Amino acid sequence: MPVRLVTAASQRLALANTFSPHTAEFVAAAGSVSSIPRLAGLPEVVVTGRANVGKSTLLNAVMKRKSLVASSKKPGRTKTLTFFRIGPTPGKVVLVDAPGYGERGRPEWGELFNQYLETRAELCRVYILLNAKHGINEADKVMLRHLDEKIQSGSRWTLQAVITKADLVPLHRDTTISSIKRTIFENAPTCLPPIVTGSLKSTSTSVGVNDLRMSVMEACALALR
Ligand SMILES: Nc1nc2c(ncn2[C@@H]2O[C@H](COP(=O)(O)OP(=O)(O)OP(=O)(O)O)[C@@H](O)[C@H]2O)c(=O)[nH]1
Ligand SMILES: [Mg+2]
Repeated sequence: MPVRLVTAASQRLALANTFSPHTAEFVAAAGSVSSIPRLAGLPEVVVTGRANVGKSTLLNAVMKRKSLVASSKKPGRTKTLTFFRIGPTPGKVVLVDAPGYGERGRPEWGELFNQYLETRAELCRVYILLNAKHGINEADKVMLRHLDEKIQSGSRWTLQAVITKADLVPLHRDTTISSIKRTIFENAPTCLPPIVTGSLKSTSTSVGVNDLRMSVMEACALALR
């Protein structure tokens, strides 16, 4: 069989194995740095973004689970760093949900997130989620610049943006997304190309979730193990 086909088939298998709903499990919720779990050095990724941007919903979609991660219509639902382990041994990966920042965030959540970024040796990538409908506000710009500065000064992890709720901007979708991308790169030139997601309430209509799964595999260097 040609090498390209073998590669594509192994990638599909690795994706299906890693993101199986049967292996996804809740590990711990940490409200302080001292309660962050030690997870034997498993590669880890974290989501951040304004409250209500869709962080928890996206993690459920990525793990092919409906409600493993608690989500809500009301902003401020996630109040801890919440750790989930996915995939079969030895290819396990850790996904981390985080409280939101901005108007509906709390200073102590911001401090916890920052301390986590500074200390977590296993962290491979930070995903910053930005709402397609609401666009990028000052709090987002501050966070983008903050993360970019950390990368420029030598962080262990990389940064990628995820534009969420693209289904809510059906008109002018392309111009809206192009404008958000421009603002992302103006504030965080080190940011990897944004992934666009939307319609996550239904698996049959959702977009961008597989792109995020592939990105997690690549970030954790699991692509073709
Ligand atoms: N239309 C649409 N709604 C979405 C999408 N993703 C999430 N939502 C909705 O957005 C709301 C907030 O989702 P959450 O996942 O709880 O958001 P969060 O960022 O985790 O919020 P906090 O934990 O409060 O910071 C929920 O009502 C979700 O159903 C999407 O792709 N499209
Ligand atoms: Mg949440």
